[in-house]
Parts: sequence; structure tokens; C-alpha cells
Amino acid sequence: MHENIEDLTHLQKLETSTVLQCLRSRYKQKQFYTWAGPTLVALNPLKDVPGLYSKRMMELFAHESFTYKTPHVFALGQRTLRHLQWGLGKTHQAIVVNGESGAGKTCNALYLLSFFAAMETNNNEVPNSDNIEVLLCRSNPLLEALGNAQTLRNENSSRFGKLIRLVYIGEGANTQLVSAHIETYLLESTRVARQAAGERNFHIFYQMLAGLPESTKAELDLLNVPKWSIASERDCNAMDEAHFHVTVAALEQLSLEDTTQQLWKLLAALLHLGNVEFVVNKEANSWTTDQQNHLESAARLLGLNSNELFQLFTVRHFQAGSKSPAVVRPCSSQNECATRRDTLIKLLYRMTFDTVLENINRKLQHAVDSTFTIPKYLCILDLYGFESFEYGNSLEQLCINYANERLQYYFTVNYLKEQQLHLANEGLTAIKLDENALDKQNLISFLDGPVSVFGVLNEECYLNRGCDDSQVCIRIQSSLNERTRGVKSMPPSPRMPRSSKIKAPPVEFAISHYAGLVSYSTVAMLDKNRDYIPTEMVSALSKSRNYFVKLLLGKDALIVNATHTMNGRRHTVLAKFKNSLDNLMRILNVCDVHYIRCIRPSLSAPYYTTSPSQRWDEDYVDAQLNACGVIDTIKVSSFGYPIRMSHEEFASRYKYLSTKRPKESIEAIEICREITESYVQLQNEIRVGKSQMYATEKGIELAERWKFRIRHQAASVIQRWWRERLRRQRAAVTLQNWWRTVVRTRAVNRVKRWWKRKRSTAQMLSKVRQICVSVRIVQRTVRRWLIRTRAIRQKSAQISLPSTDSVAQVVADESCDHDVKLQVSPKWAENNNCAKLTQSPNLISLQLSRTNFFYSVGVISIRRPPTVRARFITRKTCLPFSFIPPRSQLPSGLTDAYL
Ligand SMILES: Nc1ncnc2c1ncn2[C@@H]1O[C@H](COP(=O)(O)OP(=O)(O)OP(=O)(O)O)[C@@H](O)[C@H]1O
Repeated sequence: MHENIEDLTHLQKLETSTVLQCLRSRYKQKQFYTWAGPTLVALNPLKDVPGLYSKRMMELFAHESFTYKTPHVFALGQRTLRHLQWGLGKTHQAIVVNGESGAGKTCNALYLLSFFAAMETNNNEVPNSDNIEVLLCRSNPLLEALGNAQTLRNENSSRFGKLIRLVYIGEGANTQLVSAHIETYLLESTRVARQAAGERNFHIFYQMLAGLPESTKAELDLLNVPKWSIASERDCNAMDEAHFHVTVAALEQLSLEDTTQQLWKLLAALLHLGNVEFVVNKEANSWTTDQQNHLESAARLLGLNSNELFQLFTVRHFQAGSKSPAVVRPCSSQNECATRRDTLIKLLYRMTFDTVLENINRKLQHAVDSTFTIPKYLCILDLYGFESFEYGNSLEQLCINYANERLQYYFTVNYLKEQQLHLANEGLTAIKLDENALDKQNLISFLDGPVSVFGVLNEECYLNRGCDDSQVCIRIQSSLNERTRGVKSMPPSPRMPRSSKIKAPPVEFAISHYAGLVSYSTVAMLDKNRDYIPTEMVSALSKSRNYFVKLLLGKDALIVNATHTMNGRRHTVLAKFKNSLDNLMRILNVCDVHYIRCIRPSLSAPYYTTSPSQRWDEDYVDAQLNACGVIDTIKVSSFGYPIRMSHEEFASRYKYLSTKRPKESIEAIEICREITESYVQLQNEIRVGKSQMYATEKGIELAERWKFRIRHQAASVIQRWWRERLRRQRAAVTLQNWWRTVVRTRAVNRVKRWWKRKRSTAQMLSKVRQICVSVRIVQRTVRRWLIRTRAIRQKSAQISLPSTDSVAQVVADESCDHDVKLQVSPKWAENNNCAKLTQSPNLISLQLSRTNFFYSVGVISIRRPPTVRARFITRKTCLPFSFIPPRSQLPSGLTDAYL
């Protein structure tokens, strides 16, 4: 029934049982993530799930439309990144990952980090080895080696809280990761000197013992030692050697090679120090040791004198005032010596951890020019989860549970209560909250107020009046009972049951945390809180010949000075922790906080062996859901509006959704109303408040999707219009080209025709010219022939020339032309001199108008040019010839006659 519900707020019945049922069925189906409103519930698969965090998944979730639907750690990452990029809600964003130890906080925080790194690499295309995201991922194995350890609950438990602050600049898609900073909280440094049964020291010791080459081990005197009391070599596992190489590679990649050798030296010194035991010399009223070789080695590695080092552990220095001389006394017990030795071990380890972290931060830090760009922060907080052991909860658990209490309170008050009040003020549906949840506020003041657990512990440390553990316990119990009196929802802290037979003084007090009742032991609590570092220890270290030790101390000396109260007293561990948490809360206050609640399905199920259904422990999960406040979150989130923005911002962002044309005079709130009213689906998701807009994630998702669609459509219209315009332009150009071609073709044809005409006239003229030449040649030839012939005749034959009259007569007879007849009378001819005697005596030619007469040797020829036009036919051969019609077609008047 609840199998496919991806958001617990959509459950019909909002009860713990239905929530559990839904989560269990999803876990069986290997659906490890579920939304609880804006919060992500992450169930620990307890083993690697193929493909769940692959590159392909990252690409899928980087796509916008996936963000709301599918619950996944990448979906939350993408949502947070979008809030940061597009300025939805507050400028800065934070993701709080919490849950109990082994629930999967570190894994989820790392997956988030790798997702943000992948998003950056996508933006930059070519990943550069100096890029922040690359450096961040490289620094992780080093921090894990120094700060993680195997506990009863988790093989790789982070023994420090971590706030990774990613610094971005730019807007929208141009937002870019430019810098980062890692801040740590409460490193469990007691672990370095002592560990609970079945647990291990920090990984780095085992990695070093398994992975260091023999030559280096010999240099550090680490060979042939049967047992290391702070980190037994027998506890080394198969993976330590491989992890050693990863750690060394991380140190190299972060360019911390100089630190590497010093780091091995210092850690080896700590191993040797741990082996130093103390034996009392009653006669001399002093202390000696059987492990002189370890003491010598430690002193050599730390650059100290071995005697001076031993004195630090066995001799106390007292100083009544700043001017009075110090009084020197040997330590009263073996325990005291061991405590002083452990103090040095813890101090050196803590300083090493801080120095490595500082080096990493220096690498990650890039100067951001905030004059032009406002840096935006994306913080990932991976803080230890709520802890409660059956026995021996001490100062560490008190701090851890206090931090969780404050985070939960922040969520309850700053998120739930603030929402309730705010929405009521805005005239929107008010949220009904469980009043008990709000009363948790009182518990914080029970823990850190003036009359409180912290108050008593700090006061005893400052007064230093030699209060024993049970007296401290009684004081705490009475202060708690006094404070809880009259507060109904807060049951008085129960006294731990005492055995009726043994009337032992009380050393345990209990606090009813939001996640359950936890009993704390006051044994050694004051010492832990005091965290006393003898001044002679600091001054001895400052004289060390090892520059690395001096370097570490130089930093810590500053911290020591800075952590003194106004009265000149050193800050206690609790006071320092409270301060750092106050800072953390200040950071969270300026951020939009997103939550990942990690749930471990079973405490006892062995890894890799059981099926998902076997790994499910209903009571255990139920306790964690309550401890994380998931049920409260679901109730509030089902009618909460986590995203807020001003009317102006909303109107300018989503004005595209408005169906009316924008007018300048219209107010932003009116546009907002118009938008929310015109979309039915938005009415319950986005509300118009009196001072600002309220929206759910879903509402913004819908609005963004519609805005995107509208803009897409508008872009399509513009593109279509533009393409149409381009097409028209191209068509106009085509038409113009065609018309110009037509005009040019016509012009060319005209010129061609003109040229053709011109050429044919020229040809005709040349033909006429040729004809004329031919005619002249013929004439000349004929004339010559006539002259020659006449000459021959005159010479050889005795032929008398006919008289001019007879010729004229013949002409007149032969001629049909009356004019000619008239004209050609002998007299007329002679008178008009038209009959000429050529040079040849045998040739007479007579020229009349339009008619030529030739007479020679008895033959008379009358030639009259035809009245018709001569036709000339030209062929391609260009050989002109005149068309001479047959005689029958000759015009009358043209004859050849023989005399
Ligand atoms: N998403 C996951 N996929 C696969 N295995 C996981 C996942 N989350 C957690 N685990 C497994 O659970 C173990 C514990 O997870 P993790 O170290 O993240 O817990 P934690 O809450 O950080 O614990 P602690 O507070 O002690 O550091 C991991 O070593 C891993 O084997």
C-alpha cells in the first residue's frame, strides 16, 4: 500500500507505524532514499550498491526535472545547488547530515561532495589538479586516516565533527566554486592514549605500522617491539597497508611531502611514549621506568632530553602566584604519571591533526575578491550522531549529545516554531506543533545555562577545590532537579538505581534527551573538562630541537593564550565546545538549512551477509526516527512553506506566468496574486503572504517548469519569426536576382540584335563593294577586249564603220522606248554628243538615259539596267553571288542583238 510513496508527507495516515511500514517496504526494494518533505531520509544499505552513485546517476540528477521526484542524495545536492545559484531563499545554503554512529553520515557527505565536484568539473570541462573540488576529494583520505577509527559500531567511525564550507561566486549557471574551508569539532583525542575494548586507535597508527618500509621503521626504532600499548600491531587489518599508500599519495598530492617524514617521526614518538610505564622508587621517593629504550627513542624523535622528558611525567610544578618561585613535587601515584604522559600524547596528536588540517585549508583557500562578487557559502555539516552507551557515557558523549540537542532545537525552534508564528502573522494556515517539542528548549538551558550541568562542571574546574566524582554528581543532580521542578513536560532527572547492599556514592546522573534517556558517569569528568596542560610541559616542548614540534607548539601557544577567560583562567573543554557550537549556529542562522537524516536499519546485522529484510530492526529504526525528529519533520513539512521570497523577487522571476500584459503601475503583490490564482495547481503550493511569498519545493518546481516551458515557447516563436524574416529576405534577394537577370538578358539580346544587324549591313556593303569591283574588272576587261578587237579589225579587215545615222536608226528600230527613238536621231546624237567614238575605231558606244548602246564589229548591244532591285543572297560561305534571272524573266527593253 505504501510501497511506492517517495515522500512520507504523502502518507494518508501520518503515524510512526505507517512511516515505518513505508520505509521497510522501500528498504526491501532497495530504495534507500525517501523524502520527508524537504528532508531526505537515508537508509544505510550497509554495503555498496552498484550504480547507486555512478557518474551516470550524477548526470541524471544534474538534470533539473529530476530534483523533485526521485529521492536521492544527489537530488538534494542538486536542489541545494540550484537554491544557491538562483538565489532561492537565503543567500547561503547548508546541508546538515545527522544520524547515529554508523548510520551513513560520512558516506552521504562524501557522495554530496563528489556530486558538487562533478558539477564543477562539468562546468570547467577539463579538471585541473589545482581545482578546489579535486583538492577537496584528495584531502579526504588524509583526514580519515588521522580522524577516523574503528569502534564497536562502525569500522570507519569519524571521531570528529566536520563542517566543509564551499565558497562560490557568480550567478545562475555561471556560479563557480572558488574556495573551500574545513572546520572540525571536538576531535576525540582521548582515543589516542586509550581505547575501549574491541575498538582501535586512529587508523594512521595501523597504516604506519603496516605500510612503512623496514628502513624507515629502523630509523624510527619501530622494529622488534613486541607490543605497542596504544596501538597494537596485532589489530592491523588487511586493508591498512593499502590505505597507507592512499594516505601517502594524498600527502604528496597536497604537496605536504615535508610534513610526511615529520608526521611518521611524531607518531612513532607517540607510540614509544605510550609504552613508557612508571615504577616507584620508594627509597629515593622518585619514579623510574623499565622502558628506558622507549623513553630514549621518544626523546630522540621529539628532539628532547630523555631525563627532562621523564621529569615532565613524574614531577609536578606548583606556583602560588606569578612572582613566587615554583615548588617541585614528585607525582603521588602511578596514575598521575600516566595521566601526565597521556596529556602529552593527546596534546601532540591534537596539534598534529590541527597542523595537517591547517595545511589542507591553506591549499583549499583561494583569495576571493569580495569587492566585485559576493561569495556564497554551501556548507556540509557532518556532525557525530546521538550517542548513548549502556555504561561509561562520559564528557565526550555529553558534548556530542549536547551538539545534537542544539541542532534538533535549532530545527524545532528555528524551523518549526518560526514557521508556525510566521505563517500565522502572514494570515496563512498556522501549523499546530507538539508543545513538548518546543519545551526541549529548556533542556538546552539545563545543559549550558548558568545553573546547569556545564555550569557545575566548569565551576568545579575553575575553583579547583578538589571535589571528587560523586560530589560533582550530586551537585549536578540537585541542579537538574531544581531546574526541572515545575516544568511538566520535563521529568526530573531520575537518580540511577543504587544497589541496596552496597551504599556506593553516586557517580552517575541522567538526562532525558529528545532522543532518549542517557546516563552519564562523572568519573574523571572534571579532569577531562579541565584538559590541564602543565606549563612546564609547554616550555619543555618549546625548547625541542625538532623544528616540527616547535612549529606545532607555536600554534598551540597562541591557542592556549586565546582560550583564557577574562579572569585569566583557561577555558574548559565544555566552554570551548559551547563557543564553537555558538559559531556553528551563527553560520546556520544565515543559511537555508537542508537535512539528511541517516538511519541505520540494524545495529547487530553483520555486513554483507544478511538480506535487506533480515537487516531491518523495527524498534531500532523507530528509536532513530524519533531521535532525528523525522516524524515532527513530516508533520510540519506537510503544511510548511520552506521557500520564501519577496513579492518583487517572485514577480520578477515568474512574471512570464502572468496571463495579463505587464503594466508599470501594477504592484508586485498583485502580479503574485494573479499568478497564483490563474494556476490551480499552484494555489496550495505557493501562498501570497502580507510581507512575502511562501512556497513549497513542489510549488517552486512547478513554477520553474512552467516558466521554462513559457520561455521555451516564446523562444520558439521568436526563432520562427526570425527564420520567417530570413526566408523572406532570401526570397526577396532571389526575386531581385531573377529580375536583374531578366533585365540584363533583354539588354544583351538587344545589343546582340543590333550587332547582328550591323554585321549583316557590313556584309552586304562588302558584297556590294565586291560586286562593284567585279563589275569594274569586267568592264575593264571588256573594254580592253573591245579595244584590242577593234584594233585588230581596223588593221586587218576592210570594214567601214556604219554611219552614225545608221546606228541611230538601228537603235531606234530596236528600241521599244519611244523616248529613245525620239532621242536617238543622228542629229540629236551628234549634237548632244551622246554617241561617242571610243578610242577603238571599231567600237561605238552610245549613252542614253538608263540605256547603254554598244556597237562593235557589227554587233550592237543594248543594255538597260533592270528596274527591279537586285537581290543578293548570302550564304554562310560568304561567297556572294548575284542572282541573275533567266532571260525569259528579264524585263522588257533588255535584249542582246546581233547585227
Ligand atoms: N550509502 C551507502 N552505501 C553503501 N554503504 C554505506 C552507505 N552508507 C553507509 N554505508 C556503510 O555503513 C558504514 C558506516 O557509514 P558511515 O561511516 O558513513 O557512518 P557514520 O554515520 O559517518 O558513522 P560515524 O558517526 O561513526 O562516523 C560504512 O562504512 C559503509 O560500509
